[in-house]
Amino acid sequence: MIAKPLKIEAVETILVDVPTIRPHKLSVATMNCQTLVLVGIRCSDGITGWGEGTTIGGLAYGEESPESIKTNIDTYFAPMLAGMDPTRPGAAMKQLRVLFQGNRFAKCAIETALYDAQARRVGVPLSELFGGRVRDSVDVAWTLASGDTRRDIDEAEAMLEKKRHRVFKLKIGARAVADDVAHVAAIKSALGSRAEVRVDVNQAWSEAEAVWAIGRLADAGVDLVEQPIGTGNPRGLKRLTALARVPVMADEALHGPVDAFALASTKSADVFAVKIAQSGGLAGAADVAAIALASGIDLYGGTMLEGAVGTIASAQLFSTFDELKWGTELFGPLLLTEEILTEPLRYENFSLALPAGPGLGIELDWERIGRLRRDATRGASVTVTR
Ligand SMILES: O=C(O)C[C@H]1C=CC(=O)O1
Ligand SMILES: [Mn+2]
Repeated sequence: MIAKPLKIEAVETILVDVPTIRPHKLSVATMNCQTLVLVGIRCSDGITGWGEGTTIGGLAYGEESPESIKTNIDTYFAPMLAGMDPTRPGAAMKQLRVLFQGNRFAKCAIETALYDAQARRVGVPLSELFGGRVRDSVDVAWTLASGDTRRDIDEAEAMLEKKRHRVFKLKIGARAVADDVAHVAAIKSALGSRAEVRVDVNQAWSEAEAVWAIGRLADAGVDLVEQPIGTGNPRGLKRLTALARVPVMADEALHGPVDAFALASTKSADVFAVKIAQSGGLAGAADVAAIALASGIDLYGGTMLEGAVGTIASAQLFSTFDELKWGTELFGPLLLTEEILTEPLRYENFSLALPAGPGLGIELDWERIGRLRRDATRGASVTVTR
């Protein structure tokens, strides 16, 4: 008997609004809530794969918003995908890239769902479709971003005590440069050698401000400076990388393999923050990592503060990287007040454990998602597939 070819039957998108445990202050926005865009792809063999497209502060961080991710998937991606072969994620993604410009976060959500479904189908963890794991857990940094020095120190002490995090990324760039430097120096001095302190400026400084501040941050014992200046000044990033006594990490400057090649070939960063959403998906992020490792650039596993789905998808891929010198910041679910999995992700001993089950290795809690989904009070416009 000839096996019946499989088809994609439906694509579903759900906006899920989850409050944060405290205001999360970045130079571009203060988050009190995170909106997860969950994307399910139901296939004709009864398997549904899940992905996530999540950004920060609505339209404040990048050129996609939760609403644009949902609308563009519903309007353009879903009709194109219907009827396609779900066992060939690469072919489906190639078609999406040919027909639709940009929308890296939306494409990442679709690709994750396709790989989750395919990995479940063949009965292996998603990481096995990307070469297999070289580690069963990834180190996880925490971001201190309350906006208050004393509160940040207390938060870091609590994390150290619980053995949850020992690497802290400080969000700066919203205040005067000298005030930010004083804030960072005070936190590093309080934590001493018990913790690593890094900063993320989210593009806020001019090149001249960065030259001044990075010197002082180096004196204060900071280990890493992330995206100090805007993406409109790529030569400035290269100059800062050559000048600085602290490694410089590219984040917003890195939108997939083409940017990775440009940054690597000009040695414009010491470290890449690899993000599956910014890379347009898992395969793009794997290419970014390969370019970095071939160029002597270190890797850091970045986040867009995704919930559990995007976080574990990222961890599945990062677990396959040959080297992951700077660890990850896959703490997104811990910043949220509500759990959306039947079994929470396992954070212990300063790291996140990779699940052993097939696909992403998680199960969504539909009772909780039912309460949090944005359309819950207005009547569902889409059908949930479990
Ligand atoms: O890195 C960013 O710019 C985004 C994100 C990652 C951690 C965090 O607190 O914000
Ligand atoms: Mn960043």
